[in-house]
Amino acid sequence: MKTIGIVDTTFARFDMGSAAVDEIKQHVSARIIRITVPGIKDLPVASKKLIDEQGCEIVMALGMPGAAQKDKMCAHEASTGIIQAQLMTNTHIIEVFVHEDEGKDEKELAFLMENRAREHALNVVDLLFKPEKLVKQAGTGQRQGFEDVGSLRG
Ligand SMILES: Cc1nc2c(=O)[nH]c(=O)nc-2n(C[C@H](O)[C@H](O)[C@H](O)CO)c1C
Repeated sequence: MKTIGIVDTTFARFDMGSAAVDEIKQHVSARIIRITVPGIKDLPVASKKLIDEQGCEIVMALGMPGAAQKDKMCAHEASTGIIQAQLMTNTHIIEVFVHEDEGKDEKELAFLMENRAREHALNVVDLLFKPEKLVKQAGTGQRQGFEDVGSLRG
């Protein structure tokens, strides 16, 4: 059975990890290992440990960068770490960040956090089980959370 890692944060204002786990379970049978860390800068090592020590074949790293400038800096550092962890392990770590200022209000932010987590969970399922499905979607303007924008070729 394939193993999927889920890492999320306590800093986030919506339980993105549960949304991702629920979505995966609705589509495939896989072993899911979930951990939660304080904030986004803790995601890279947590993801790497899931791969190196727990045998995860793909990981979702979910978090919410805050709206302040220091949070945006923190998000950039976390992203860099996540990319480094992917290269060190030769394994996909799908970064699922929703910036707190992406939603115009709390309702839209919660909607976005849930939907982006769920839609990226489907990407993870496809990457692991049916990568040819993503090839069919190449260039189609997919977006996770808000509406897809579509292909320039209609
Ligand atoms: C400034 C800051 N901003 C965020 C953020 O926007 N989102 C988030 O999830 N975590 C933030 N953190 C916490 C760090 O990511 C981390 O948890 C601590 O520095 C402990 O390693 C910090 C320190």
